[in-house]
Amino acid sequence: MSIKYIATSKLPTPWGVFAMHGFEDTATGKEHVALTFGQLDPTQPMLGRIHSECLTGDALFSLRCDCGFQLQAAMQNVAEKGQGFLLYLRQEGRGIGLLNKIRAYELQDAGANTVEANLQLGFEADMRKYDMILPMLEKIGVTKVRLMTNNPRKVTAMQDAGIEVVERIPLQVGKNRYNESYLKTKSTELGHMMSEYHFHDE
Ligand SMILES: Nc1nc2c(ncn2[C@@H]2O[C@H](COP(=O)(O)OP(=O)(O)OP(=O)(O)O)[C@@H](O)[C@H]2O)c(=O)[nH]1
Ligand SMILES: [Zn+2]
Repeated sequence: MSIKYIATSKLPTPWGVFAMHGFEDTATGKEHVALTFGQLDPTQPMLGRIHSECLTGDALFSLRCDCGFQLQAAMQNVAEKGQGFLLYLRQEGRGIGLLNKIRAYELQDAGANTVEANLQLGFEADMRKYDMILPMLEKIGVTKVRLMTNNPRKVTAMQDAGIEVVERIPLQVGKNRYNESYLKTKSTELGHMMSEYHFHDE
């Protein structure tokens, strides 16, 4: 496996002090991060999230998607629980990278939806791989999870990696007028479970 653990430090946040564990994927050069909160017990199901990088949503306050809202809600939920984890995976733009995501946004500004834009650029709708999660979870001591996600592919990816998903917890936050059709496309074309959202033309 090409995932190499590098170092651990404290990460103070508005919700509490996390521990931040850095990993290097020596095959791709990608630098991934695992956050943990509290003392993790590998025998217990752990509240957590697998979060894919979204520079625009996570760091630049974009309202085009729900990523930043989900990131904050997940970190807050984990801190309130007193125990849990978040894997921050550097697979920007569902794996196509930042500049290609901006190309995809350009096509979306001209009328394509999020899936059509990827396809027009010659990519699959979702290019993410999840082979880094098992070594990362092994290192931080997680074997069973209560996973905060609306994405059934993440649940399958975890199960395929041998991690027991004891529960899927919906994470439906941040809907606004700029991301409503994006969220709807995720629900109708990418299979996301968005039951708590109601879309305008339904
Ligand atoms: N190609 C592309 N990627 C996007 C677009 N909008 C957001 N993304 C990326 O989609 C990914 C969303 O990842 P996550 O927050 O883990 O969410 P998810 O896989 O939809 O599943 P949840 O766990 O339900 O949030 C990030 O990598 C974003 O950069 C878009 O319009 N096009
Ligand atoms: Zn996003």
